[in-house]
Amino acid sequence: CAKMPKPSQDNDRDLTFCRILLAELEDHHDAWPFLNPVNIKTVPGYRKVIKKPMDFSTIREKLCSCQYQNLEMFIIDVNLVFDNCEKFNEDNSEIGRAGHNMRKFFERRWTELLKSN
Ligand SMILES: CO[C@H](O)CCc1ccc(O)cc1
Repeated sequence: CAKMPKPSQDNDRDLTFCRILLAELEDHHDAWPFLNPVNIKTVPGYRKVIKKPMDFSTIREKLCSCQYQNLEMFIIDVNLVFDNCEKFNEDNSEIGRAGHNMRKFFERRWTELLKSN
Protein backbone atom coordinates (compact mmCIF):
# COMPACT_ATOMS: atom_id res chain seq x y z
CA CYS A 1 0.00 0.00 0.00
CA ALA A 2 1.06 3.62 -0.12
CA LYS A 3 3.98 4.37 2.28
CA MET A 4 2.21 5.20 5.53
CA PRO A 5 3.84 7.56 8.07
CA LYS A 6 5.17 5.62 11.10
CA PRO A 7 2.70 5.80 14.00
CA SER A 8 3.80 8.64 16.24
CA GLN A 9 4.17 6.40 19.31
CA ASP A 10 6.99 4.48 17.53
CA ASN A 11 8.72 7.79 16.78
CA ASP A 12 8.24 8.85 20.39
CA ARG A 13 9.73 5.57 21.62
CA ASP A 14 12.73 5.89 19.29
CA LEU A 15 13.33 9.49 20.37
CA THR A 16 13.13 8.53 24.05
CA PHE A 17 15.62 5.68 23.50
CA CYS A 18 18.04 8.01 21.67
CA ARG A 19 17.86 10.50 24.54
CA ILE A 20 18.45 7.82 27.18
CA LEU A 21 21.30 6.20 25.25
CA LEU A 22 23.08 9.46 24.41
CA ALA A 23 22.87 10.70 28.02
CA GLU A 24 24.44 7.44 29.22
CA LEU A 25 27.18 7.61 26.59
CA GLU A 26 28.01 11.21 27.55
CA ASP A 27 28.16 10.27 31.26
CA HIS A 28 30.36 7.20 30.80
CA HIS A 29 33.82 7.26 32.46
CA ASP A 30 35.51 6.47 29.14
CA ALA A 31 33.55 9.02 27.05
CA TRP A 32 36.24 11.75 27.22
CA PRO A 33 37.84 11.10 23.77
CA PHE A 34 34.43 11.24 22.10
CA LEU A 35 32.66 14.20 23.73
CA ASN A 36 33.69 16.78 21.13
CA PRO A 37 34.90 16.76 17.50
CA VAL A 38 38.55 15.78 17.01
CA ASN A 39 40.51 18.95 16.21
CA ILE A 40 41.57 18.17 12.62
CA LYS A 41 43.93 21.19 12.68
CA THR A 42 46.04 19.79 15.54
CA VAL A 43 45.81 16.00 15.00
CA PRO A 44 48.15 15.03 12.14
CA GLY A 45 46.54 12.75 9.56
CA TYR A 46 43.04 12.81 11.00
CA ARG A 47 41.43 14.86 8.22
CA LYS A 48 42.89 12.52 5.53
CA VAL A 49 42.26 9.19 7.28
CA ILE A 50 38.78 9.75 8.77
CA LYS A 51 36.30 10.53 6.00
CA LYS A 52 33.27 11.07 8.25
CA PRO A 53 34.20 12.47 11.67
CA MET A 54 31.53 12.05 14.37
CA ASP A 55 31.35 12.71 18.12
CA PHE A 56 28.77 12.82 20.92
CA SER A 57 28.26 16.61 20.82
CA THR A 58 27.49 16.45 17.09
CA ILE A 59 25.05 13.59 17.73
CA ARG A 60 23.47 15.67 20.52
CA GLU A 61 23.04 18.62 18.12
CA LYS A 62 21.50 16.36 15.43
CA LEU A 63 19.13 14.78 17.97
CA CYS A 64 18.02 18.19 19.29
CA SER A 65 17.36 19.44 15.75
CA CYS A 66 15.31 16.39 14.65
CA GLN A 67 17.94 15.11 12.21
CA TYR A 68 17.40 11.43 13.15
CA GLN A 69 14.51 9.80 11.33
CA ASN A 70 14.64 6.76 13.62
CA LEU A 71 16.70 4.78 16.13
CA GLU A 72 18.61 3.03 13.34
CA MET A 73 19.99 6.31 11.95
CA PHE A 74 21.09 7.30 15.47
CA ILE A 75 22.83 3.93 16.01
CA ILE A 76 24.68 4.35 12.69
CA ASP A 77 26.18 7.67 13.91
CA VAL A 78 27.16 6.24 17.30
CA ASN A 79 28.86 3.28 15.60
CA LEU A 80 30.68 5.75 13.32
CA VAL A 81 32.30 7.28 16.43
CA PHE A 82 33.66 3.88 17.46
CA ASP A 83 34.62 2.77 13.92
CA ASN A 84 36.59 6.03 13.44
CA CYS A 85 38.31 5.41 16.78
CA GLU A 86 39.34 1.87 15.78
CA LYS A 87 40.65 3.11 12.45
CA PHE A 88 42.82 5.85 13.97
CA ASN A 89 43.99 4.32 17.25
CA GLU A 90 45.88 1.17 18.28
CA ASP A 91 43.67 -1.30 20.18
CA ASN A 92 46.31 -1.29 22.91
CA SER A 93 46.18 2.46 23.58
CA GLU A 94 44.32 4.66 26.04
CA ILE A 95 41.88 5.94 23.43
CA GLY A 96 41.69 2.61 21.58
CA ARG A 97 40.63 0.83 24.78
CA ALA A 98 38.14 3.60 25.62
CA GLY A 99 36.54 3.08 22.20
CA HIS A 100 36.21 -0.68 22.68
CA ASN A 101 34.78 -0.19 26.19
CA MET A 102 32.23 2.38 24.96
CA ARG A 103 31.17 0.22 22.01
CA LYS A 104 30.57 -2.79 24.29
CA PHE A 105 28.57 -0.62 26.71
CA PHE A 106 26.48 0.85 23.89
CA GLU A 107 25.74 -2.52 22.25
CA ARG A 108 24.55 -3.92 25.60
CA ARG A 109 22.41 -0.89 26.49
CA TRP A 110 20.53 -0.54 23.19
CA THR A 111 19.76 -4.24 23.06
CA GLU A 112 18.56 -4.10 26.70
CA LEU A 113 16.35 -1.09 25.90
CA LEU A 114 14.87 -2.73 22.80
CA LYS A 115 14.16 -5.96 24.75
CA SER A 116 12.38 -3.90 27.39
CA ASN A 117 9.84 -2.95 24.74
C1 LIG B 1 38.59 10.01 19.36
O1 LIG B 1 39.96 10.46 19.36
C2 LIG B 1 40.52 10.48 18.02
O2 LIG B 1 40.66 9.16 17.60
C3 LIG B 1 41.86 11.24 18.03
C4 LIG B 1 42.86 10.45 18.81
C5 LIG B 1 44.17 11.16 19.00
C6 LIG B 1 44.28 12.53 19.16
C7 LIG B 1 45.49 13.12 19.38
C8 LIG B 1 46.64 12.33 19.45
O3 LIG B 1 47.87 12.88 19.68
C9 LIG B 1 46.53 10.95 19.28
C10 LIG B 1 45.31 10.38 19.07
